[in-house]
Amino acid sequence: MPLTASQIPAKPYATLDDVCLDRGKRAVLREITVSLHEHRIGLVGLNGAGKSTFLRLLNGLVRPDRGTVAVFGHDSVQDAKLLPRLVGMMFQNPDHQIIFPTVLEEVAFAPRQFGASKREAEASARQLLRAHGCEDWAERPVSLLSEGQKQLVCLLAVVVVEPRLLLLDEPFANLDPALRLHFHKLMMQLPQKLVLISHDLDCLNGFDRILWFEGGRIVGDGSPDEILPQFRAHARERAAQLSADML
Ligand SMILES: Nc1ncnc2c1ncn2[C@@H]1O[C@H](COP(=O)(O)OP(=O)(O)OP(=O)(O)O)[C@@H](O)[C@H]1O
Repeated sequence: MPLTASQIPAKPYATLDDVCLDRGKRAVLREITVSLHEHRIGLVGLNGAGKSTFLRLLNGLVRPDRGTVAVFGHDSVQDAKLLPRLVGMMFQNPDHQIIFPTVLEEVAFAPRQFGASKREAEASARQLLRAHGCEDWAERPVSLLSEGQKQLVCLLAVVVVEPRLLLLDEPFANLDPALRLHFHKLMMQLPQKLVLISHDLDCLNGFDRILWFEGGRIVGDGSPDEILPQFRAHARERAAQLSADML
């Protein structure tokens, strides 16, 4: 029987083929073969499972030791220079991302990098800040913002140039309940493809696919309904083990 339109898988925006990556003697990622085509993909796994490293492969920040990574058809090593225009990344720690003293300068940086005049870049930045109810942050020193506010600035500094793929490393950490809800709503509305790491599993409701990492491998791959209960059970088991070890 022919497939209906909704059954035909979309073209993948990222394809990893037999990717392995070591750091020193440690195997950080092992034999990862996966294609990503869903709108919103969540990455889960216990600490040190390899999630952030996987995300960094997708924007060419780290190179595989073996295998290949293609993003929008571009090899992440050969065509690394093309990726910053296509892929935006928000880091786990805002202090690893923010480089300018004021909010306006930070949000206007990427448009400037991609050829906008100072005036155009600042206009785009102000417009985005206004759209998120933080226009009055523009002239503020970033160092005086709270951690959650810094996270929002980091997200806006990435979104402002409308990359086709967004990589977000724990964007919900440090957010108060109001900002968390705002972020979640925003995630669900963004037109970009999204690959997001979160330890807050409730924030992954409504996502199209979950990849569960364990020891540098993908050990679960499916819908949130399928994977999250399994991962929660695994986390509970691990917690019980840790508690037992303390006795
Ligand atoms: N540059 C590096 N040098 C040495 N080891 C590294 C390096 N980068 C990552 N690792 C190791 O690789 C493993 C996977 O790290 P990664 O940050 O990808 O895990 P993660 O799943 O994102 O963890 P977390 O949930 O704690 O952020 C960890 O054991 C980490 O110590």
